[in-house]
Amino acid sequence: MVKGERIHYSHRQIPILKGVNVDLEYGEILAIIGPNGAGKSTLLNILSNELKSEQVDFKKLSFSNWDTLELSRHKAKFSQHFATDIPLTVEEVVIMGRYPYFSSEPDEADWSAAHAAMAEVEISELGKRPYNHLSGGEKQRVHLARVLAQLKNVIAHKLLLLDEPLNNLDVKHQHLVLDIIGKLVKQGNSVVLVLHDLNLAAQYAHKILLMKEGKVLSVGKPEEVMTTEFLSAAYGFPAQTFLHPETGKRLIFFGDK
Ligand SMILES: Nc1ncnc2c1ncn2[C@@H]1O[C@H](COP(=O)(O)OP(=O)(O)OP(=O)(O)O)[C@@H](O)[C@H]1O
Repeated sequence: MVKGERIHYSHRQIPILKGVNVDLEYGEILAIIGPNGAGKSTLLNILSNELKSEQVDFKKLSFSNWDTLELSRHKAKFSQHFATDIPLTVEEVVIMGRYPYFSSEPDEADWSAAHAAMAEVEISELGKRPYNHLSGGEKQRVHLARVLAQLKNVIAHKLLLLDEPLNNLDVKHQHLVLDIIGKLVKQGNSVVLVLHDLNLAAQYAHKILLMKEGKVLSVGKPEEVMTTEFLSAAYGFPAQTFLHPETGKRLIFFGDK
């Protein structure tokens, strides 16, 4: 679905990404992890075409060959840098996700997509409330509903990119969002997300890409990447890994005590 080969990116001649390879299949969740400043958000911006790179293909076509409107029906991105002050109601913010589908007014299908997305992230009852009155976690779910509404269409193999989507969310809503992602990929869509919570990454992602200083330190299945050696080296802090007694998935603990 998305293939990037030897992605390089510099800002004012300072290299940020130094030859990163990414290969995302249909129906796959890829979690990008790594310490602060490793280049995770920059890589996500390149994979979403917010930063331009000729080294990335989306569905076997360079982004520059895609029609912009068509592309916005195939992929959507959630970013942490959403506006905290928007003088609109919650449902008016969510309906923005339908801009690729209507020119003047949203129709019934647009509203039904928006309302379905709001129900998924459990904000239906907030629909008429002013967005500005919501808590941080509620605002975050409004924007998640907006990007989910954007991808409600009959196109096969859509791509959802999420930059730290679980920040501000309580445990239940973190798992709610990860379950929504799980359902999306079961339908053949793909998800790339930047996560700081390594245990959630190990629990839900099919593939992990561990970054350090603009390079890929390791990529593969959680059990291949989330080893004591790789994690300690990436984060510069002693890591211990265990296996969940029932699921066999990795559990990660930092510290040497
Ligand atoms: N627009 C920019 N101008 C200057 N430097 C930038 C810019 N964007 C990114 N960088 C630098 O590139 C490096 C990688 O940044 P990036 O945001 O991709 O890291 P990250 O892994 O997502 O970090 P974090 O976990 O802290 O969010 C950092 O050193 C950052 O300062």
